[in-house]
Amino acid sequence: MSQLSEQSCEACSADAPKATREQIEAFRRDIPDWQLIERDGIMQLERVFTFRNFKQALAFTNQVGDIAEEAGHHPALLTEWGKVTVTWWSHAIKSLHKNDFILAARTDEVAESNVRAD
Ligand SMILES: C[C@H](O)[C@H](O)[C@H]1CNC2=NC(N)=NC(=O)C2=N1
Repeated sequence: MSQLSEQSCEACSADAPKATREQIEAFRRDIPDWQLIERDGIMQLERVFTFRNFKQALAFTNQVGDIAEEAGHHPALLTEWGKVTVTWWSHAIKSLHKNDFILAARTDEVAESNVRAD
């Protein structure tokens, strides 16, 4: 289990600190399968998870929804046949916050407990 996933999320407000370039590089070592992307000028973390069918993809989507609700921090989720794209960023700061890395690590743990196609 990665240490990052065990850390607590902070309430994310407009004045919350954006992750620095150094922090991003350090946090990413715990979540090597996530892509660092920029969309509409906003840095985001994204990973595609593959499954054997739509039902399993939907079940995973709901599990990720549960950890998001628990933490009060929410991803974009695109559920397709055999595939879920999970994208984390912090809306309040239009950037990446430590919370996004914590939730990405927890998403990996949820994925590990599922039967996946990859
Ligand atoms: C009030 C509530 O905690 C905030 O609106 C939270 C909800 N979930 C959130 N999720 C994400 N990803 N970014 C946010 O800024 C955010 N804000």
